[in-house]
Amino acid sequence: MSLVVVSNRVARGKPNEPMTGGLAAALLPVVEKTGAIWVGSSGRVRDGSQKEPFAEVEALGAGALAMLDLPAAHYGGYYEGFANSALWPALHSRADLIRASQDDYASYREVNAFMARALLRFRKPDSVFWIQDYHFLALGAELRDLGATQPIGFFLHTPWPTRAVISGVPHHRELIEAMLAYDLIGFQTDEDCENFLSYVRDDLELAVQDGIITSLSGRTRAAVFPIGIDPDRFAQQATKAMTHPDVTRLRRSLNGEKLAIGVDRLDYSKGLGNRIKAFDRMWTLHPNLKRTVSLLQIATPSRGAIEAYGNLQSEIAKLVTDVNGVHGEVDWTPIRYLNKGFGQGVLAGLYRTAQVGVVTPLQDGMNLVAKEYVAAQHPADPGVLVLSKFAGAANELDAALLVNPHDIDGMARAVAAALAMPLAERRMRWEAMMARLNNGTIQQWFADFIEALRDTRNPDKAIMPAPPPLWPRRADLAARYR
Ligand SMILES: O=P(O)(O)OC[C@H]1O[C@H](O[C@H]2O[C@H](CO)[C@@H](O)[C@H](O)[C@H]2O)[C@H](O)[C@@H](O)[C@@H]1O
Ligand SMILES: O=c1ccn([C@@H]2O[C@H](COP(=O)(O)OP(=O)(O)O)[C@@H](O)[C@H]2O)c(=O)[nH]1
Repeated sequence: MSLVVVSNRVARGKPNEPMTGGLAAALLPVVEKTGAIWVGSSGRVRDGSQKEPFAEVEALGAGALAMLDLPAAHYGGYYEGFANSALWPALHSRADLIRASQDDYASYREVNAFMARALLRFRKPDSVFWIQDYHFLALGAELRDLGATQPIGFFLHTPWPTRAVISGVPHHRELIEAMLAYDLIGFQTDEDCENFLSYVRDDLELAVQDGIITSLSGRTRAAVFPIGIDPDRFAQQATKAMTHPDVTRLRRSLNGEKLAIGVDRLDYSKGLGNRIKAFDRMWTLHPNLKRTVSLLQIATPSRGAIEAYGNLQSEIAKLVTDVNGVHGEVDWTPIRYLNKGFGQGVLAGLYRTAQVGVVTPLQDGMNLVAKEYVAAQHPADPGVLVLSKFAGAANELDAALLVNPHDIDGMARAVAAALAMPLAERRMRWEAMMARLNNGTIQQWFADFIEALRDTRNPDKAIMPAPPPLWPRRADLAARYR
């Protein structure tokens, strides 16, 4: 079997570079080991005159990485537009932030169709396709239109919201019907899977039994595959990182003071505003914790061309300045706020240095930072994870201090409790969480999904009997979706 993995964001095999998001971070080590070919966006665009999609292909461990230049006329409407201004807010239950135009939708469909044509180049008779995330909800259907009869799986890295919220996305029905071209659809949590199935049952009025949906496209199985990390690798990286200059400088600067750490993309789903307000509240309620604990918040810039993200960047920067202005002293800065990324080799050492990991998203598909923080702790003196109950990770890491990210006082109390927690309790909670991480590694996630995809394959998915010639000229999709 030859595996073709597809995602918008890909990662080059450079361990010392910061990762942009958990999807790329998670897939990199498994693609390197399994010998899959990983196809995604190069981040560059090209005009429409190209006869064939242009891909730069390079080796990636035992596998390969193919980075495609996406069509210039459609990239913005696809990535910043429909994917991240309509789907992303809806998937994170922020219907108020949905912005979508017909042109954006047409561009999204164009890029899905373009990716399908490009994938034919990497297809072999024994290929299996595994499509990642909300950027490509319709890619399976486009592949079927081009005659692909191979098994096609799809994994959603984000949450899936309730029927009412997803119905706020223009063309939701058409998109969800297109998803039924997949043989297997994977979700992070039971709740995501159940929300999806309830739309399929109640809005599409399709039969669902034991997670199997029967439609005109054949059978599609929906199931849960919580994504994991490689805990051993993080533990090793953490030990090694303690002598890294960034980590030793941080430790020296703390002067015995305790540290809490947050590591997030600057995204409204991550709950950064409430987190900073919770620290403000904690220092107000417990002035003895001033100079005793500070917060290191790494907030890596993300999707800055989108208005909601630009606004967030200014809002969080102002909040940090206000809190530092109120609680800071000539020789003490309460919040160290960094708008840059670190390689995971350094990040692991920063996690280990911090006595508290604060992961408080309002909604999050999984949140790998939560898992990485736990894996990076020293077994003899582990830190405490304060985790939002709305992160997918909370299902497995229920031995963390679970918080409601809308309850600022509650979060302030949880951080104070984490700082005061006795060693015996810290170790007990950490061991329970490590057992869950070791049970659901990234390697296991990958293997489980592929095995389920093989098992769920049904031959009635082929829509066209024979594959068309490579790079067929298609009808003008933009016109089709207007
Ligand atoms: O590619 P970007 O637009 O820069 O965004 C980064 C990634 O963000 C999202 O990550 C998700 O995947 C993680 C791993 O499963 C999960 O832990 C997290 O909760 C999700 O938010 C997005 O889904 C990816 O497609 C992006 O690449
Ligand atoms: O400076 C940074 C910040 C984050 N990350 C990585 O980015 C990923 C973030 O994934 P998560 O699931 O927490 O959130 P996402 O950004 O995907 O929504 C994690 O693997 C982090 O180790 C990184 O390599 N360097």
